[in-house]
Amino acid sequence: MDGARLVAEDLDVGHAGRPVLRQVGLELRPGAVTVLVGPNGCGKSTLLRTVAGLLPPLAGKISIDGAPLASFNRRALSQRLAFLPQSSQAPAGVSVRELVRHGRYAHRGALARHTAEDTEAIDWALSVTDAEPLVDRRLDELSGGERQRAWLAMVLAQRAGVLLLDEPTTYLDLRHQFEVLDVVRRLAREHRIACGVVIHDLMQAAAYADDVVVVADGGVIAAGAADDVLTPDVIEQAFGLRVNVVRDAATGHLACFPVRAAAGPDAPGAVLAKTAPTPAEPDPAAP
Ligand SMILES: Nc1ncnc2c1ncn2[C@@H]1O[C@H](COP(=O)(O)OP(=O)(O)OP(=O)(O)O)[C@@H](O)[C@H]1O
Repeated sequence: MDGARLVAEDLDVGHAGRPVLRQVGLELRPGAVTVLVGPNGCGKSTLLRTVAGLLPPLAGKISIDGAPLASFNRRALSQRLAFLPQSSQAPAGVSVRELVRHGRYAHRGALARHTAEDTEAIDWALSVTDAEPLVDRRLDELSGGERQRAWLAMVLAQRAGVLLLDEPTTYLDLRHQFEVLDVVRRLAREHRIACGVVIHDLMQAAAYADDVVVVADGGVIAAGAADDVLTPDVIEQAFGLRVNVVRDAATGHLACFPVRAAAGPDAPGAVLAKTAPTPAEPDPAAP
């Protein structure tokens, strides 16, 4: 498995000719985790689907290791790039084993005999996603989190140099959220894969990203290291919410919290004041 570099330049993306994002520059580096963050509906999925070759760009260039995306046929592209969308559908009755085997079709085609390399890739994908106990279960009888891990195993079995994941932690409990993000980081570090991941949780983004890309207002409004990008001003511009950004003393990671409202309950940052009232002063007379 060799990492690849995906570059998008001057990219306009959108639907039915109507742009959602304009003039996007994006680089997914081999060995790095790039996290895309931004408010609902800002265009993160549209961007990911476009660089995955599933939506035609409205303008601009996309390349993998210098070769234009358009020069790859579907099979050649899926050997280089694996994409896990926000929600995926599989035929009824498909087992997890069958689903994960699909990840190898990029290399062998649907009818070719499986090789030892295929078996090794499938076993590895099931193992790193903690999906081995699920192999004989039907996908449609799994919980949301179990199903998500099975889909993740399928795209990992593809063993592509670019991995695009659209909200891969959705449905997962806390432990599996961090395990999936650990896997993503390990794929980048150990296998030099270029990982592009959409995450809503800014703290997870800060903890796992080598590069953070903030999408808002019809474009990329900031990109770079989390420390430089996840500032109160950028977060307020993107999400319309004033936050304090602090560094967790134990982990060194960034965390952000809404600023308490000074100007009434409808002001940005009022959420915390509404949901977490100041604790009452302790009663010195209480036992
Ligand atoms: N198939 C489609 N046809 C037309 N418009 C679409 C289509 N899919 C998405 N859109 C629109 O494009 C815009 C961007 O949507 P997109 O799904 O890319 O946002 P997002 O940042 O991924 O959102 P979320 O965080 O809610 O998943 C939205 O206004 C959405 O309504």
